[in-house]
Amino acid sequence: MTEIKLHNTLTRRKEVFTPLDPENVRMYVCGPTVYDRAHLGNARPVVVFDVLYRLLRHVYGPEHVTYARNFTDVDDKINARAAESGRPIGDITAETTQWFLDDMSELGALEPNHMPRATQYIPQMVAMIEGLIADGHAYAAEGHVLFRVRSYKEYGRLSGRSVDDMIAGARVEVAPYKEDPMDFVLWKPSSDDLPGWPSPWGRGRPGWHIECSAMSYELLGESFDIHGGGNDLMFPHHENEIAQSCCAHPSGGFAQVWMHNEMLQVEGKKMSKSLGNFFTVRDLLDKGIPGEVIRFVFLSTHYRKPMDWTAEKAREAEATLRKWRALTEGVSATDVADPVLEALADDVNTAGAVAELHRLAAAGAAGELKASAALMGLLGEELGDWAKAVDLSEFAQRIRNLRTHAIETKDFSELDAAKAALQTAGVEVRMSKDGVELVPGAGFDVSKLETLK
Ligand SMILES: Nc1ncnc2c1ncn2[C@@H]1O[C@H](COP(=O)(O)OP(=O)(O)OP(=O)(O)O)[C@@H](O)[C@H]1O
Ligand SMILES: [Zn+2]
Repeated sequence: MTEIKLHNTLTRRKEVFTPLDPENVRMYVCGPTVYDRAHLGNARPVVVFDVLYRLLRHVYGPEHVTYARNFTDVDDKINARAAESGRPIGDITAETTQWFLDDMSELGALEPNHMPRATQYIPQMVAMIEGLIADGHAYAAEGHVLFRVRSYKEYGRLSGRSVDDMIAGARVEVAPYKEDPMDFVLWKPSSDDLPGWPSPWGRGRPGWHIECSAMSYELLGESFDIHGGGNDLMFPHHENEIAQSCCAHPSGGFAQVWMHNEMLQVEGKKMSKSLGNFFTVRDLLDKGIPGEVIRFVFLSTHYRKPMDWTAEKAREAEATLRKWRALTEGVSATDVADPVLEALADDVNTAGAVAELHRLAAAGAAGELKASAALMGLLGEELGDWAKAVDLSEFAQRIRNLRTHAIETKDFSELDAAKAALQTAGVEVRMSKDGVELVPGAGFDVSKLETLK
């Protein structure tokens, strides 16, 4: 069996991956808060962990891997969006969730086995919070419940910081009902105009961190293999998840391996909604950049390195994919090439794997190229429509020239023949006094067009 090595944030080392149960390898990744279109940065963890999911399925068998990624559909940012837009919260979260699924599917990401919505796990969160209070790890005060950070000795291990350093560095909220400024919210009261659920502490709503602890426990158990997300979530979100889960289930080990992707940046800064320096995945797709090209650009950089999106990278990716698609057209996939598998098994080194794909293409090993690319979610049928669409500008120019010539000579035969040939290839020719427009129709056939060149 292929040996997989993964960089574990907890130990800061690359380690041989040994699943707790090879019959059921389990991974949890923090998903989006649903109130807006996903920006390109949000897509990076989706693509990165999609490749890891595919690798695990390849090595352990598709039915032996369980992948859960949540939707945070209760959050103050969502409430604020509803208030400013005058729309019901449920409409906003349902619409945004569907946008996310559509956009990520265009990037060739497989759907995780479980996609829990936080609002569907409120009773489980309440139960977990009750357990934490009973064991002295949390306390209720003024309708809030807070986690007592000093009650968990290992707090700070993931990010490698002491509690005192964290207090100094973080913008922790000081509140009269907190025993210690580091303590974080598990539950908070809701006024009548905000979403709320009944609880032993009154009508309220959960804090963000408890969601992932409760949902991963319900779906994957008290110990599972991999927990992932962007490195912006390491503190406080993941640190808090660990504290809650390990205190609620002391016999479990929670996540064995913690993996964090680096940020997609814009001029050296994290792309983020709060900085306003973002563009959405949908913006790029609408500009005609195929999802497969976006995916390829992501995979060309290792997940633990920061990266920028540039138009030049997109152009190169598109040219490469067009070449590889032509090379593998109609070819049956053989086995995944060993060097590609080895690169992916080496801490998901997608950049190394892409270099190996280039080598396979150069050697004309089309069957291996197709199989190896498929392991990375590339060159599949489902993403391929864009590559069949061809650039018709050359033909449009030819028609324009022929028309000028025909008007001068009063001989329309060449123009008519060229139009007829395009129509046979399924291209509609629209001519007006302003110009010429070529539109591929339902019967569009690229191979017929090739013969016209
Ligand atoms: N620029 C980025 N590069 C890579 N991953 C990112 C980036 N920004 C957010 N993420 C990741 O996207 C996922 C969804 O995060 P979340 O919904 O909290 O983002 P967000 O609140 O919309 O982001 P932000 O406000 O930071 O722009 C998380 O795993 C997070 O780490
Ligand atoms: Zn989370």
